[in-house]
Order: sequence, then C-alpha cells, then structure tokens
Amino acid sequence: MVEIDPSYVVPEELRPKHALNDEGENIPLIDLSPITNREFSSDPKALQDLAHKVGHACKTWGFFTVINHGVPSDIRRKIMEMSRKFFALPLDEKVKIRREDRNTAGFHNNEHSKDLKDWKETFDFYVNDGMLMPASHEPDDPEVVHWFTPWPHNFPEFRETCQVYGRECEKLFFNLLELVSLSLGLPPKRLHGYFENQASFARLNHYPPCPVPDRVFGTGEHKDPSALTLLAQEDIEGLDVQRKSDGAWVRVKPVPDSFVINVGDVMQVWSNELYESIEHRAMVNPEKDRYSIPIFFYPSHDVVMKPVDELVNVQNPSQYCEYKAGKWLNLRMYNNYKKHGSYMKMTDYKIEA
Ligand SMILES: O=C(O)CCC(=O)C(=O)O
Ligand SMILES: [Fe+2]
Repeated sequence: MVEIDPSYVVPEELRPKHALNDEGENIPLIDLSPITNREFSSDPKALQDLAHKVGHACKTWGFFTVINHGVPSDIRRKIMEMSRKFFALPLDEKVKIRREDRNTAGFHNNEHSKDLKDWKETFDFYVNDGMLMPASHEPDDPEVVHWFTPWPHNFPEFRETCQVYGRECEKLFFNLLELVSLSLGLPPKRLHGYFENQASFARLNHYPPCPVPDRVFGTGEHKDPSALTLLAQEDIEGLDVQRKSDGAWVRVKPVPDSFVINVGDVMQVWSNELYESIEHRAMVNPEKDRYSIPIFFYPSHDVVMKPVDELVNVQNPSQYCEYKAGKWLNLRMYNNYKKHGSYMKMTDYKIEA
C-alpha cells in the first residue's frame, strides 16, 4: 500500500462515502439569460419565473448551477490559467506570501477542515482589498484593522486578473442576490446595502493528484460562511453535495462555463432558515490536478446578522442570536486555524427553542 503523510489520512470511521452521480434531475440547472440578455426589469414575468426557480433550488438543494450568467468566458479562462501558473511556482516563492493567523489571504498548503489536513494548496484574495475587519473575535474589542492580500511579487498579470475576475463575479452575485431576495418576497435590492464594505474573498484551490484518493479529502465536509458562494470548476469533477432529502452525497457534474451557486450560513440566518447552508466537500483523484475557484460573498464587518425583519413574525420567531458579521468570520477563521475541534457552525448561534 502507498504511504502518505498520516496528517492527511481520514480515520476509518470518517472515510468519505462514495457519491452518487448527479444524473441531471438532481442539482437544478438554471439559465440566467432572461437577466443577462436584457434589462433586468424589462420583463417582470420572466424575472418572477427565474426568482421562483432560484427560490425552489435554494429550498430543496441549497445548490444550483447557472449558465448564461454574464461573466465573460475569457476572463474565467484567464484566471484558471493564472491559477495554474501561480501553483507551478517553486514552494519557496509561494511561502513568501503565506497567509497569517486571522487574515487568511495569501498562500496556504495546510488547510484544515474538521482537524484533518486537506489534500490541496490555496491562494485567497479579497474582492475589496484593504477592507476593514475587527482586530479580534472578542465581542467587546472595538478595534478594527485593514486586511490586505499579499500578492506575489513580479507577477502583475496574476493580480490584475484576480481583481478583474472579482469585479465580474460581483456583478453576477448582485444579480443572484436580487433573485434570492425576490424569491423570499423581499424588494429586489433589500439585501444589497449589507455589502457596501463587503468582506468577500475568493480562493484559488489546487488539488494535486493523490495516490490514495479514497483516504483523503481535497476539502473536508463543511458549510460555507458566506451569504452566497459562486464556484468555478473545470471538467475535472470532484465537488460533492449532501442531498437534503436523504443525506446522500451527490457528485456535481461539471457543466462547461457554468458556476455552481450555494447558499451559505449568512443567508441561512437572513432567511430565518427558509434556506439552509448545505454540507459539501471536494474529492481528489489519482491522476489529474484539479483546480476550482469559489468566491465567498460576505457582508460588511459591522452588519448585525439576524433574520430580516420581514421574515420574522409570531408564527416564525427569529431563530438566531444577533452577531456582528465581522466578529463571526474572525471567530471562524481563528478556530479553523488553531485547529480547535470541528469548524464553527452557524447553528451554535441558534436561539434555544
Ligand atoms: O473545490 C471545490 O469544488 C469545492 C471547494 C469548497 O467547497 C470551498 O473551498 O469552500
Ligand atoms: Fe465550500
């Protein structure tokens, strides 16, 4: 048997169960051309239909794939190319821009999900570089600091491409946010203000081939902290999603030039659990390098997270304690990094029934 570094090996009882193939009738595929091909408001019926599809996908799966989304394919191809080039740099170059304790931007090859090392290397960058974040997760500490991305030296094309890609995905994100808001019966721009000084970040993931793919996770089973995540993957599959109806793991079939969208923890709170953040993971394979790029759209640090008022009433009381968005992200990063038990969950902030 091939031996690998034991810190990657998943204990027998937690070994990933094989995922079912997504045969098309599973994770919803949504064509966004009604909003990308014309003015958003020009056809209210098409818009409502689309919002309905998005709402149904959020409720039943928490995941859906979008096509005709408006993000130019050449920009997407370009960032995948830059990602390959970056990870092909010598390790001693990459570690010069290694991520620090809380400020997670930069290179990392030691990612833990639930106390295990993930079989991957990553580079994180902020969509709004230099954004404000709380200095610590302590609720009473008022200090805020700027978080910057440590960009690789002498590689301006990499930085430019990442920044342009972030801006393009942001447009798609705001379109999706309108659809999600409409699907919840809210005004289309009801949630936009929460992203004025957004703490969103993108992650380039590189999963090298693994001789024992059934004994490791590329990215361990987890939920995203975001409001929504937009994930670009290529034709090498590996993303598995836990089906809400029966808990089975389902492999997401890569659709060319699509994005996989998922509901994150913040949306779960805003929607007072009408929509749930769903567990997912990435698996690796024995022969091929796999690259993926999630962007986690996250609100401004000073936004107080709680279910939106319109969705709370006597029949549906708020299920969550109020918590500052930046404090929560900071706490989750801190706990992940320090390897304190399993990762932070939004459900830790549920109001006891
Ligand atoms: O690589 C993938 O397909 C998924 C990665 C992921 O879920 C994450 O980085 O949060
Ligand atoms: Fe994720």
